[in-house]
Amino acid sequence: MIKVGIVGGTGYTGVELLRLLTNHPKAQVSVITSRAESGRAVPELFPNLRGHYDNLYFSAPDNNALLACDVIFFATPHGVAQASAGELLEGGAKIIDLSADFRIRDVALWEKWYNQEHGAKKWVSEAVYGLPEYNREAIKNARLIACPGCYPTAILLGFKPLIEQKLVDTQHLIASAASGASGAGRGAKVAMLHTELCESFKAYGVDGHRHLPEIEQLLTDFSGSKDAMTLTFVPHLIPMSRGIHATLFATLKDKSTNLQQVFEQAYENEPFVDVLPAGSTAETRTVKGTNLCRIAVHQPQGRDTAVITVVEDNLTKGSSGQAIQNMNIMFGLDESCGLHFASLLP
Ligand SMILES: NC(=O)C1=CN([C@@H]2O[C@H](COP(=O)(O)OP(=O)(O)OC[C@H]3O[C@@H](n4cnc5c(N)ncnc54)[C@H](OP(=O)(O)O)[C@@H]3O)[C@@H](O)[C@H]2O)C=CC1
Ligand SMILES: CC(=O)N[C@@H](CCC(=O)OP(=O)(O)O)C(=O)O
Repeated sequence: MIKVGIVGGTGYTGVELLRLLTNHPKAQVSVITSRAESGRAVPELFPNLRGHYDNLYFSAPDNNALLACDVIFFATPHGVAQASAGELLEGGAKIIDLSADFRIRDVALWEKWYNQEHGAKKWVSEAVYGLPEYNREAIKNARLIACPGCYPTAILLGFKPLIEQKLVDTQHLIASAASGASGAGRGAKVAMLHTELCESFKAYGVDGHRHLPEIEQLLTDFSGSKDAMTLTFVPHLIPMSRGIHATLFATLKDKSTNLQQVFEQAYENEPFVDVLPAGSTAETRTVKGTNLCRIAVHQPQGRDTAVITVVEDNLTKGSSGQAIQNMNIMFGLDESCGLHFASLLP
């Protein structure tokens, strides 16, 4: 059994790790941290987990206890993993960080977007960006995984075949994406109150969202070119609990390209990317609670704009499910181990 430690067990991604791991035959949670809820049993806070973790108690983060685990997930706000990653890695740990701490290779760029000094500069180059559909080989031998952000996962998987196969104009990429409220975490915020959210829909971060440099870094990697890609990224907040819907626009170099075939071939062996049949609609409810990213390919009126719609659950393929997918790859397990879930309907 893989002994799992989770730092930040009371947040939405931490609790989602707990939920998903109830279904994992080869991993067991042995340490789960919370500073605020230390000493309390997991089901006391999360009754949905009664019967699964009745003897598991939250404890304050302690590197010695974490070092006794085979893998440590950081499900914490950015800045936290940085503070202890060095000591843990030097102690032989394998770390899967769900936060943004190690996603951006250019430390100065990270510091600009996150408005703080990076706390573990020397470990940034060690980190492997944990998008299995792009980095599977590197993930196998990694000891520090930077799990992709929720918006980046959907947007990158939607653009990847178009960029890698050089099918589109890479200077005018556009992504309009909407996230459910759990994307903002479990901490109380006025903007996330039901009364503020419900029956309303808004864009935010239009002038600059911290996921932009992360997405552009990977789009540039996909292109195999040194010329930086530019993306217009507009995130939105939508009144639902879970889910991301991204609509991507790109101008085709050749409008006779068979886009449906391009996507089907690109993802034919991917366990967690489902290219829908031509003419389908990608709906968030079809991926709720699953580790799937579903993609619908469109080319309206056969003109030169590709419109790709992508859905995922921000708490599974967008974070905790993808983190477990990374763990499976790191430990030589079947990548899908413990990650087969049908979506919740309605
Ligand atoms: N929510 C989402 O959809 C996604 C989130 N992410 C990223 O994953 C990370 C976790 O997100 P989410 O679960 O939403 O966050 P939450 O705000 O819901 O939870 C944060 C957790 O971290 C703990 N924590 C906070 N500060 C510290 C600290 N200084 N040291 C140790 N533990 C701390 C909290 O517990 P306590 O304070 O009691 O210790 C809590 O358990 C974030 O970096 C987020 O950006 C990535 C993709 C999607
Ligand atoms: C709805 C909402 O607020 N979403 C968050 C992004 C989700 C996230 O957690 O992003 P990281 O993994 O990079 O931290 C936001 O826009 O900041």
